[in-house]
Amino acid sequence: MFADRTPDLTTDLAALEDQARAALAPEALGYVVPSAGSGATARANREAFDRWRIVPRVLRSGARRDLTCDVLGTSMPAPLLIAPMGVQTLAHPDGELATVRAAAALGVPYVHSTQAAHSFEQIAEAGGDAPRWYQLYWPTDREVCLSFLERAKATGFSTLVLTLDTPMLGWRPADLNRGFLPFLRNVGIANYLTDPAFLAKLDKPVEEDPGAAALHWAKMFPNPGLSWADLPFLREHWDGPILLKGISAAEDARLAADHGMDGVVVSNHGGRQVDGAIGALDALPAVADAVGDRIAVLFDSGVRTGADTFKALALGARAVLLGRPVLYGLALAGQEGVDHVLRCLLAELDLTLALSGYVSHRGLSRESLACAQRSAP
Ligand SMILES: Cc1cc2nc3c(=O)[nH]c(=O)nc-3n(C[C@H](O)[C@H](O)[C@H](O)COP(=O)(O)O)c2cc1C
Ligand SMILES: CC(C)CC(=O)C(=O)O
Repeated sequence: MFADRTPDLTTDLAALEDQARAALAPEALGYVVPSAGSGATARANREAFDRWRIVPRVLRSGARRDLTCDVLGTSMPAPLLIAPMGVQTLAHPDGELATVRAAAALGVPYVHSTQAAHSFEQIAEAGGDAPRWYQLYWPTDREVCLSFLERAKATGFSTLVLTLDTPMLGWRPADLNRGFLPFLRNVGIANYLTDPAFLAKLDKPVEEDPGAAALHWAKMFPNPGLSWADLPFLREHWDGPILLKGISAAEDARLAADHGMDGVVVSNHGGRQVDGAIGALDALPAVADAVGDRIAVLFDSGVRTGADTFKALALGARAVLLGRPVLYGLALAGQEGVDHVLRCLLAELDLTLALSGYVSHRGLSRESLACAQRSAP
C-alpha cells in the first residue's frame, strides 16, 4: 500500500498529486484528495490563482534575498507553515511524526491537528524545539477542551489555531460513497485516546470497547452551537496568540479583531466544507483591507507553488499554510517526501521573488500583481 522505495519525486508540486494518487490506498485517496460536493470550491481556489498574474520588475539589485520572518512571535525561515491536517497515517504509516520531523529540520512551523493520528506528546518528542502551533477542534465537552489546551501548553505548542469552518463534516461524496470515516475506526483520534478527561468518560477501557470510544468522539466533535460569545473562554485559558481559521468574510475578520483574537487564517478548508464557496484567494483582499495591521492575516487553500505563495503574500497574507502537497510528499516518501515538498516550495518562492525583482516578501503589494481578465467562453 505504501511506497517503500524513494521514488523520483517531481519538482512540479502541482503535478505531485498525480504521482501521489498511485501511492495512496483507495480509502486514503478518497479521504485526502477530493473536496465537498461538486468540487466547485476547490476549482474556484485554483481559478483565483490563475486569474492573478505577477508583474515582474527589473534592475532592482536582487542578489541577496531574505525570506525570514516573524509571525506572532514565531520565527520562521520563510512565510510558510504546514497546515493542520488530521489522520496523516492514511498517507504513510509514520504519519504526523514524519511531517513534524521534516518541518523541524527546516524550521518550518508545524500545526498539529486535533484529529491527528499521533498525540501532542508524541509530536513534541519527534519535533524537538522546533516551532509548533496547535489547531483546536473545540469539542462540546469543555473538560476535554481544557485538557487539550493544557496538554498543548505543557508540550510546547506556542500558538492556538481555532478552526471554525468545520462545525460538522461537509458533504463529501467520495467518503460517503465508500462509507469511510477514519475516526469511526479510532484512526485520527490519538489526542482523545490519550486524554485523561476523555478516557474518564468512557464506561470501559478503549481496548475492551473501541467502538464506544469512537462513538463518544463522534458525540463531541460536531460543535455547531459555538458562537462569538464563546471566545472569551479561550482567551481566558490560552496565554499565547490565537488565530481563527476558516475565515472568508471580511466582517468575520473584523469581529475576530474586535474579540481580541490575534489573527485569522483565510481558508475554505481546501474546498472540503462548503461546495460553491468563494475561492479563498478571492476572499483575501477584502479580509486584509478590513483588518489592516490590527491582526495577522494568514492564508491557505489551493497553494501549490512558489508563485501561488507570492500571490497570496502580495494580496495581504503575512504567511501561507501548505496543505495537500505535504500529504502527497508524505504518501510518496515519508519524511523525505515532506522535506522534498517544503524545499521545492521554499526554493520556488525565493526564485519567483528574485525573478520578479524583490529581495524580500516584505516588498510585495497588490501592485506586484495584475488581475487577468477571464477569457470569453
Ligand atoms: C486530509 C486533510 C485533513 C485535514 N484536516 C484538517 C484538520 O484536522 N484541521 C483543520 O483545521 N484543517 C484540516 N484540513 C484543512 C487544511 O488545514 C487546509 O485548510 C487545506 O488543506 C488547504 O487546502 P489545500 O490542501 O487545497 O491547499 C485538512 C485537509 C486535508 C486535505
Ligand atoms: C474531523 C475532520 C473534519 C478533519 C478535517 O478537518 C478534514 O478532514 O478536513
